[in-house]
Amino acid sequence: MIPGVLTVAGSDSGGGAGIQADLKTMLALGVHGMSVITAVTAQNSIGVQGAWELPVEAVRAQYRSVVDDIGVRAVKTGMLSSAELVETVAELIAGTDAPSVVDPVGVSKHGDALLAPSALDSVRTALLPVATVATPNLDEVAHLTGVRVESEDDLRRAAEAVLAYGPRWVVIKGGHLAGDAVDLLTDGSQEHWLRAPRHDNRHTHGTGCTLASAIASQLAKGQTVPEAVMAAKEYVTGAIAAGFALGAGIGPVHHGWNLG
Ligand SMILES: Nc1ncnc2c1ncn2[C@@H]1O[C@H](COP(=O)(O)OP(=O)(O)O)[C@@H](O)[C@H]1O
Ligand SMILES: Cc1ncc(COP(=O)(O)O)c(N)n1
Repeated sequence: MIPGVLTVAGSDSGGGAGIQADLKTMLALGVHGMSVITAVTAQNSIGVQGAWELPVEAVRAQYRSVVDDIGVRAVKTGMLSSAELVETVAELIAGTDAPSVVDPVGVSKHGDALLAPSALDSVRTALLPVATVATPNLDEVAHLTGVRVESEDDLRRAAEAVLAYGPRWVVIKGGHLAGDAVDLLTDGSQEHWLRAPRHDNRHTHGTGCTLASAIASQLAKGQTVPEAVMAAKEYVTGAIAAGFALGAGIGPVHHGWNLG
């Protein structure tokens, strides 16, 4: 049976990040992707030109339609836009018997806001506590915990600060540091350092969405969290290496790089 995976995220009209990146990743990793759209963005390689949230009832209804009939083996969250949506999604996840991967999306690669500043507290107190795996990047770590990561040595302190909010595991993504692309996965007792060569490639639109969806896909196939994160890191590294120019700005990673 092909396992079902649900993404709860925003739509990226340019197809590089958000729901579109998530569903492409799921196809490439052999699971059945399903979606709950939280917001629609007018977005391309240059920036986010507009964003519109969906009503809470629309998010709730999409989630119930999928989970109650089809069922899910893993859930991934991305852009949640507002405090109200963050709290709604946290409550829905808490009532679902499946692992969850929470990517606490704050801003796009172009620097455009995808989460209201007033929603940060709900991410800390409602969403992170129900996450099986949280995957913040360094900007998100700074906003959520106040810890500023300037080198690999700071990653452990950042992980501890995020774990204090209650996710079972955290992946601190060091993608924005110089040097190798190093991420730290830990549950507070085990540590796994994920190191990949940095690809000198500006086409990194959607890397975070892709990593989180890949983790959810591998969990749905029955892997443990460390196995899933290692496989996901390999997949995103390949996708970045094959990233390509599209539009005048930051192009997308290549989600189908592993399909031949
Ligand atoms: N230039 C790069 N070369 C190789 N891996 C990268 C590069 N940039 C980011 N990564 C990796 O991509 C994944 C997503 O990280 P990041 O880009 O920091 O996330 P986000 O999209 O949330 O900002 C991480 O595993 C990170 O190490
Ligand atoms: C709808 C949506 N969700 C998430 C991201 C973050 O992706 P990135 O950090 O790679 O721009 C995005 N740009 N758009």
